[in-house]
Amino acid sequence: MEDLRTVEAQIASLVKTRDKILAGMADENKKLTNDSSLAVCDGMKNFTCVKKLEVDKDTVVCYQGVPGAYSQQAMFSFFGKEIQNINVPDFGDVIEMVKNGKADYGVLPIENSSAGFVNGIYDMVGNNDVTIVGEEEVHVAHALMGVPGSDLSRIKTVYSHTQGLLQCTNYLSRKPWKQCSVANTAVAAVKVIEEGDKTQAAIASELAAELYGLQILAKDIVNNDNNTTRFIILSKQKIFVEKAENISIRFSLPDESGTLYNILSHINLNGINMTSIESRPLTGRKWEYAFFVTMEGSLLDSRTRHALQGICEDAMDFRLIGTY
Ligand SMILES: O=C(O)C(=O)C[C@]1(C(=O)O)C=C[C@@H](O)C=C1
Repeated sequence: MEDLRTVEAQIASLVKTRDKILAGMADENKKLTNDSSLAVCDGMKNFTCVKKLEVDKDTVVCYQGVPGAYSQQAMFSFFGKEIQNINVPDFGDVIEMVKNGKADYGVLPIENSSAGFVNGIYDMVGNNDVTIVGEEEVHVAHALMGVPGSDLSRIKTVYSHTQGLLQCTNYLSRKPWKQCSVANTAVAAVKVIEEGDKTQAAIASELAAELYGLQILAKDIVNNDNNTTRFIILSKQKIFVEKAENISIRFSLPDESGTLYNILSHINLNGINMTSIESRPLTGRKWEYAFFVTMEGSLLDSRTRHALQGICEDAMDFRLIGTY
């Protein structure tokens, strides 16, 4: 019994020592990321580690579209239903509201599990001084809706966001309807109810149908049952939460053999998992591209910083666009 107690005491003391060392390492790492002289390049300077994002009763969040939009759902899931919010017509307006301080955070859709990246979002985020500080996934189960009293046989035109139409191609390919893309799925729902035309339908959420008094004509019309859209949370502050485990970067490369291979080897050789890559044409530079890469990792981890340092040194226009 005595022996057991001694062993337990020794274990407790070892655990204490281990925790002390780990805490020391974390502090050291925090200093490294906040010390701009040690930031590996300009594109990584001045990021500050925070325990959690600052959110209180005065916090304002901006999303694109109108109530009933999936962006609004993403906002509520991330910040809670009580959050003060404003909505704007275009994705670019969300960035402007964050940049000019009218909103503390912005919410934008970035990628859908079946239709791919949302066109133009990476360009906007990459070219503006905003930082990705969080992300939220929303399960997207679209419905087809029309004005009360309409039915499927009457429909001639269907409205939705381009992504909404792309996510329902299997269903739509069997219908001879004209497809029109509008700014947002919920905007499509508003258009249909306001115009009161029984030949029009919208593809949007069931929540939007309920909100605007539309009649559901068909449920769950998406190509894949697990259709999910990933939304990003933007801030104009260069911050990241301590627990962040994803890193998004932007860089460009000269049109030379092996350059992308070389860059990606920094990720591979440091044992880091890359989760997505998107290339976008560089305006004014024919056949040259900006790359947006997301990988698992933390700025507080030296292997991740090592990989980023390699990429910084070998690529052009490097920018850390967020860690979340
Ligand atoms: O937020 C909305 O409702 C939108 O219309 C935007 C958007 C998108 O751009 O991906 C959001 C989620 C769905 O994937 C479909 C459309």
